Amino acid sequence: MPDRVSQGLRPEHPIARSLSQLVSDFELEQIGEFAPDSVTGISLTSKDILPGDLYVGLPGRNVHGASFAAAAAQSGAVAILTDSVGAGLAADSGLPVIVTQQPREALGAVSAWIYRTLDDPPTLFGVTGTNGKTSVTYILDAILSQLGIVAGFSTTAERGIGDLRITSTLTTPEATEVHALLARMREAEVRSVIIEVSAQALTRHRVDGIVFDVVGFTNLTHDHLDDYGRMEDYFEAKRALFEPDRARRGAVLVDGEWGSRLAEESRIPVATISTKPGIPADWRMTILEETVDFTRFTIEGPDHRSITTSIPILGRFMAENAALAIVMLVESGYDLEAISHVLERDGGIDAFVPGRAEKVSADAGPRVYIDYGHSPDAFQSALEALRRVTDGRVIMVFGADGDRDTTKRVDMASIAARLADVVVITDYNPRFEDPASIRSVLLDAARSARDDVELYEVPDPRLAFRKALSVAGDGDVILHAGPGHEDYQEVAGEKIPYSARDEARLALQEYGWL
Ligand SMILES: CC(=O)N[C@H]1[C@@H](OP(=O)(O)OP(=O)(O)OC[C@H]2O[C@@H](n3ccc(=O)[nH]c3=O)[C@H](O)[C@@H]2O)O[C@H](CO)[C@@H](O)[C@@H]1O[C@H](C)C(=O)N[C@@H](C)C(=O)N[C@H](CCC(=O)O)C(=O)O
Ligand SMILES: Nc1ncnc2c1ncn2[C@@H]1O[C@H](COP(=O)(O)OP(=O)(O)OP(=O)(O)O)[C@@H](O)[C@H]1O
Repeated sequence: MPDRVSQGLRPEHPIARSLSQLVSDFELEQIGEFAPDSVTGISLTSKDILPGDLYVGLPGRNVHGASFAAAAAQSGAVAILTDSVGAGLAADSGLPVIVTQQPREALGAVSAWIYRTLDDPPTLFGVTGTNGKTSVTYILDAILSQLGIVAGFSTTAERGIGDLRITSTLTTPEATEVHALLARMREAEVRSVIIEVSAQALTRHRVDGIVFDVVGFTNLTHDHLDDYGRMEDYFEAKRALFEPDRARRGAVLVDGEWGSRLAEESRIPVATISTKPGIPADWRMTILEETVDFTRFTIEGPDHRSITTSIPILGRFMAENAALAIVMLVESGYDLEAISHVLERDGGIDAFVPGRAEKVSADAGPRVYIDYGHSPDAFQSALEALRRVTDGRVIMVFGADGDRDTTKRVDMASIAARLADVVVITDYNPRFEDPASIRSVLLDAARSARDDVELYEVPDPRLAFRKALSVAGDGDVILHAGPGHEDYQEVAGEKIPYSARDEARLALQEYGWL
């Protein structure tokens, strides 16, 4: 069982650097004297300050971070880095102020400087795309471990170093945390690091100061249009990862139009992968066998070099993710033969991806999967995969995120109604929205997509899952989409403890199926 820690991962033995040197190297403005003239860490959240930190006061959507300068000083901050508005707000805090007009833009380089993460960096992998980032990251981590490499990673679910795990809040941490994590990984002698990179991370400078050795792209489908407005802008945000200042080489799944465009427009060399006949690519992935327990596939690349292996997770989309991971490893310099050898030795890829098509049932009763799918494409991939390996009925339980891209709800519900036999609509993370109105949009869309769909509305997800169980029998399958690995439900600003995985197990026990 991995060790767990509750706080952000920071270097345990930070090496102090001089604040005056920082000001001079970055040509910044200094107000007040540094006492001491040293810094050991950096944070942009006053609540996370450790003694010796530089506190970064960023202007936010709700508040200017510099308003918390006095609190940061009390926690042991040695100075504040902020803009000119922040300098005014921090004037009475007692902290010396370092001024830059664009503190967010400076964050990556300054964090890298403080933690010295540009000195002798590990092999860095970055993964982006709408769906599959977390899965590819865990698969890369698994294969690296099979190759005998201790890797570190950062995903929506967890940050990890060897057996150490910390639960994530953001998909991609802020630059201050990314560089602290890299510094901590260096202490653990990690030589390969995989970072899941969201579009928001690129737009908000969270991975600045990093040049990835290899970046991978899974797909681009409808999501996050609340942030980006149009698919074109969402694509542009992701494309930024495939620029020479951010990455050296890339691997791109080109089955979809956005992947093909990315490969064409990328200004770094990219290896392309396709799973569909007729689409030209450097690597071709073919599914050999799809079962409830594993997917077996082969990928063939340049010079007819190939690898045949399997992943112990249902769904051809997981084999696509695995193909991308393997090509990323090859692009980083690993020999395909060496990868093939360890995978053959171990009987396939030894990956567990928490909350992604995760089976929680045993042999008796319906098969139950907990999944993090919360977009139309994710719903479609998971439902199609289940249909291919199920003789019985497919029952789906899901809700939609509140305060997030509302335009995807109708498509999500339509796909569920068309591809599942029974649909149970419930609450996911309503946040500050009225949960009943979210459900009502989903119910209407499901009915319009298929008027004879067996449809239920059960607000409480615990009861919704039990409703699904009550109509399920042997040979049927239940997909609970949305919560995946999460252990809370977000309602009106509160995070209420709720684990779909634990609840499903409890309910299966009540029914005598576990
Ligand atoms: C829209 C957005 O990206 N918001 C991020 C932003 O918040 P904000 O600008 O609203 O911050 P604010 O509340 O006004 O506070 C301003 C500053 O004061 C600081 N502060 C605030 C209060 C306090 O007591 N002390 C303190 O120091 C804050 O840390 C912040 O630096 O800065 C915060 C601090 O880093 C982030 O936590 C927050 O991410 C929020 C939680 C978020 O949900 N972001 C989403 C959109 C996101 O980034 N998602 C992507 C993609 C996920 C996916 O693929 O599905 C991700 O990478 O996670
Ligand atoms: N290659 C893929 N194509 C389509 N759907 C996928 C793919 N991989 C995973 N999915 C679906 O998307 C869901 C999310 O997968 P995963 O967490 O790996 O993606 P992600 O890009 O990290 O998303 P997030 O940033 O929201 O965590 C899965 O639970 C599954 O339903």
